[in-house]
Amino acid sequence: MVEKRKPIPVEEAVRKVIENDVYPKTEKVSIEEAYGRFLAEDLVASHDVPSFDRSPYDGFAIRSIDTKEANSDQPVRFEVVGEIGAGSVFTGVVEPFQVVRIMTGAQIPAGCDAVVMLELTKEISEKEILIKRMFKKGDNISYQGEDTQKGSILVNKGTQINPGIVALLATFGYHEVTVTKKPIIGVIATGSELLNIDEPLAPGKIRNSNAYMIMAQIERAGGQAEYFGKLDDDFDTCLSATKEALAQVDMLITTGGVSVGDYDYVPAILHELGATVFFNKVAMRPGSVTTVAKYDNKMIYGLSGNPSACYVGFELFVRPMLRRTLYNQFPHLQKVKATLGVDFPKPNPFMRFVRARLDYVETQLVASPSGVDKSGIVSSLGGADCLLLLPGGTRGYEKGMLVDVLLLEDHQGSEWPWNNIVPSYR
Ligand SMILES: Nc1nc2c(c(=O)[nH]1)N[C@H]1C(S)=C(S)[C@@H](COP(=O)(O)OP(=O)(O)OC[C@H]3O[C@@H](n4cnc5c(N)ncnc54)[C@H](O)[C@@H]3O)O[C@H]1N2
Ligand code: MOO
Ligand SMILES: [Mg+2]
Repeated sequence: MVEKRKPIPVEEAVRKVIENDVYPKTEKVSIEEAYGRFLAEDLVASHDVPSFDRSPYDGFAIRSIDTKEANSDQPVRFEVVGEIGAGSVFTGVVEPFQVVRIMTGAQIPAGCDAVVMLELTKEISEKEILIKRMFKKGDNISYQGEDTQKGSILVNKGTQINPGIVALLATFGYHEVTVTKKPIIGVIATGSELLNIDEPLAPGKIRNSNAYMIMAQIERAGGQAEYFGKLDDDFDTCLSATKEALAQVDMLITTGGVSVGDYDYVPAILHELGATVFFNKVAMRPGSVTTVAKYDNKMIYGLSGNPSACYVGFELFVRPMLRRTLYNQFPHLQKVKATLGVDFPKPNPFMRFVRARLDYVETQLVASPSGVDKSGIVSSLGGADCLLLLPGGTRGYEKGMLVDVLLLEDHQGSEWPWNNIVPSYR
C-alpha cells in the first residue's frame, strides 16, 4: 500500500531544519584567497585611518592665521621652505609666513593647520608664492581617524568578504584572514535512467543534470561539494553509498528516489539507517516530496529528482544550514516585494515557488516566470534570478498584484523571510 504522507507548511519545515545545531570550523587563508569567504571574527580597526593628519590635495600646507589679511587686492607673500610628496614627512619647523609644498596623501607638517590647492596660489618663484584669500584652521585637512577610529567594529563575523572588505583587511595589515571552513556537502544522484554527461542519449535515459546543478548551488551558497556519483536505483548500492558518503561529509544531499515509487529507495534507506526524519512532505510546489532527516548529527537532504523541485528544495532547506555553518546571520534567501508580471489564474492549495526573473520597469520590480512552471522542467532554471512566492489558496493571482520574491543571486540574505508574506488572493 502506498504510504500516505502529511504535508507540513513551508515555514514549519524550514524551522524544523534550522532548529538543528551547526558546527562551524575556522581556518586561515591568505588575503588573496579571502574574497567570497565568510569572516570568522569581527573585523576591528586596529588603528585610526588615516593614522595621521594628511593633505587631500596637491597644494601648500599653511598656518591659516597668516592668511587673515589676504585678499585679491593685497595678496600675502609666503616663503616655500620645503616640498613633500606622499610618504615623505617634513621635519622642520614652519615659521610665520612660511609654507610647505605638499602633495595629496602627505602628512601635514607640524605647525600647519590648512592646505591651499595649487590652483588657488600664484607662484612667483620656486621659493615664493602669493595667496589671495583667507583660509580657516582645518581647511582641506583629512584628519587622523576621520575614516575609521581605532577599536570600531567595521564588519561583523559571518559576513561574506566582498572587494571592499578585502580593502579593509589590507588596510589593517591582515595578510592572513580567519574565515569559516566551507562545509563539505556530499552529493549523490540516484536513478537508473541517469547517464553521465559525456554519454550519448539512449532510449529512456536522460543525463544527470541535478548533481551538477546542486554542486553549483553549493558553491554559490559558500560550501564545498563532494560528489559521490550517480547510482542505479538499487537499495543495497544506495544504502552503502549513503553510509560511505555520510562518514566523509558535514551534510549529505541525495537527489531522486524520494517519492513513493517502486524504485524510490531514499525513505527506506533513511529507515534502515535509523535516521530521524523531520518531514517527508511539504505543502509546496515544486518540491513537495522534499525529505529532511538527520543521522549522526549530520543533515541528510532527500531532494526530489525533478530538476525544478530539486533546485527549490536546496535553496529553502540546504542553503540556510550551509550559511549558518559559515556564521552568517542572514542565512535565508532575501525576500523583497515585486509586482506580478503575468496572471496565475489557477489556484493551488500549496505554496508555489515559481522560477522567475526580475526586471526593473520604471520604478518597479516586476517578477515574471523564467519558463514553464512545472516540477520536471529544467529550462526555466537558466533564466531564474528569483523565486516568485505564491501562497496556497482558493483563487489565482492577477498581473499587477504585489507579491514576495526570494532573491537567488543576492549576497545579503535574510534573517527569516517567512513573516508577513503577501497573503493568498481571496
Ligand atoms: N504517486 C505519486 N507519484 C509521484 C508523487 C506522489 O506524491 N505520488 N510525487 C511527484 C512529485 S511531486 C515529484 S517532485 C516526484 C519526485 O520524484 P523522486 O524524487 O522520487 O525522483 P525520481 O522518481 O527519481 O525522478 C523524478 C524525475 O526526475 C528525473 N530525475 C531524477 N534524477 C535526476 C537527475 N539527477 N537529473 C535530472 N533529472 C533527474 C527523473 O528522470 C524523473 O523524471 O515524484 C512525483 N511522483
Ligand atoms: O515535489 Mo513535486 O515537485 O511537488 O513536483
Ligand atoms: Mg520517484
